[in-house]
Amino acid sequence: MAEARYRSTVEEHQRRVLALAPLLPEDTLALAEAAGLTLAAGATATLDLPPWDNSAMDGYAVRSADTTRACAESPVRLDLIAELPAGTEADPALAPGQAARIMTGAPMPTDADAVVPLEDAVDWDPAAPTAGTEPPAHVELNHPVTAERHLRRRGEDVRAGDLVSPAGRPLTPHRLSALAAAGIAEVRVRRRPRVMVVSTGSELVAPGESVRRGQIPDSNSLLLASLVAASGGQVAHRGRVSDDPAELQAVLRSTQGASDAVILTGGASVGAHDVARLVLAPDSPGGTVPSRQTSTPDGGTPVPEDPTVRFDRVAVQPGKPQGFGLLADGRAVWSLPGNPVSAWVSYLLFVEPGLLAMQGRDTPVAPWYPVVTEEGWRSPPGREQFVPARVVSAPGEPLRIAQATERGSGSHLAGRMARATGLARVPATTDAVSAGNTVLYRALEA
Ligand SMILES: Nc1nc2c(c(=O)[nH]1)N[C@H]1C(S)=C(S)[C@@H](COP(=O)(O)OP(=O)(O)OC[C@H]3O[C@@H](n4cnc5c(N)ncnc54)[C@H](O)[C@@H]3O)O[C@H]1N2
Ligand code: MOO
Repeated sequence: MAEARYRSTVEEHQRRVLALAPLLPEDTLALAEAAGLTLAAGATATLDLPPWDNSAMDGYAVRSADTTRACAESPVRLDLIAELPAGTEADPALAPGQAARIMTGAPMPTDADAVVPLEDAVDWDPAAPTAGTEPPAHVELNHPVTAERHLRRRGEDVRAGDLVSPAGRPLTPHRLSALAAAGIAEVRVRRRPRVMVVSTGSELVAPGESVRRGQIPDSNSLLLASLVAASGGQVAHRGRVSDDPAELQAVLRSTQGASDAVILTGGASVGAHDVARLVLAPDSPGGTVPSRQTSTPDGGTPVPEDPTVRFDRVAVQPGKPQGFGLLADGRAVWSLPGNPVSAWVSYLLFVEPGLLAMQGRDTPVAPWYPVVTEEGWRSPPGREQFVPARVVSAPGEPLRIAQATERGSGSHLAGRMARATGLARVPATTDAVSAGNTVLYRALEA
């Protein structure tokens, strides 16, 4: 539970987001169209995999019993009666003393029970090409091969009817490929969330435009739109509005029906022109702590979450002022602080889990892993701290990190953010990190 001056801890705020995030409708899509989406139903194999017994090596399909006596002094000579490239349907009968030349992935003759790699034959010449050659008439072996050697049995990977992936998993490249291999053509998935991203602030101009005193480039909308795409969302609108509430109201209205979620930055704090708060929750008290009401008086069943947009102080640095809830039209809306590092951290902590939950993702909250820090820094007691960090260990070494910005979380350090490879996470109970301490880390690039 958060200290009295904050409404919630990171975890509590995440829970509210997860509880309210509206689940998106399902679709049936061809595999190739489903990349990056989340399975809405388990995907079941339609084929045994491998679909038939086949060779794991380019070599010779043999009857292992024929090779039992093979030795250097007395090699065994087998007659090669067939050539079996991958794709062949042939299943040549092999009498004792007969074998077939076979390539990796070709179906095993029913009569063979082992494969001898090409390189293990007595006359193997590493300098001579195999590609394009006719099979020789015979092969000589000078050692025995055991049954099942270099053989891949039908169904040893997956059986028809097996669950290849349960609902809730994302269709990453390796998972899509597994489904394709198991004969699956179509999948049930959740639709991509259509997300609108709006930066608020009268000081903002387009990146690259000249800035007069008081103005800055709008970097947050690009940050958030890129993050939305990485979370499987589709950016339905990206723009910026001034601190005039009418402008934000108009853009919210115009995207109704064409978006499932809205992400705003700026104007989330207690300032006089904090437009997001003025438009979304005009009655929300300015940075005060509303009374907590998350369970019944007897401490039993939690009361349903209040879906209206609420502005809360979360015990986190950066990212303390957070607006979140559902608009009257049902869209989820996040109002993130305008400081660029705050917006980045806020997205990763609170928006990403929500957008993933809307897609039915089984693990919407990203994992963090322990790493050792190379240096110390101060951390605010009572708030969890997130610090842009960079890996300083060499590849192959246990991970060690340092601050990317040398000023802790420095929420305004929009330029130095470029030095980060990830974020470090320090518990609320810590007021200082020392060199050699273990902190948590989330890698955001290699
Ligand atoms: N009296 C108080 N003041 C502030 C508090 C507080 O509790 N009491 N909290 C501070 C914290 S913490 C944060 S974080 C910020 C959040 O403020 P807002 O969400 O209202 O954001 P703005 O005031 O609009 O902007 C903050 C900062 O970020 C720059 N910014 C805004 N949008 C963008 C953008 N799209 N691209 C790049 N940079 C942007 C803006 O120019 C400001 O410098 O409030 C503190 N104040
Ligand atoms: O919470 Mo603010 O986001 O520290 O900079």
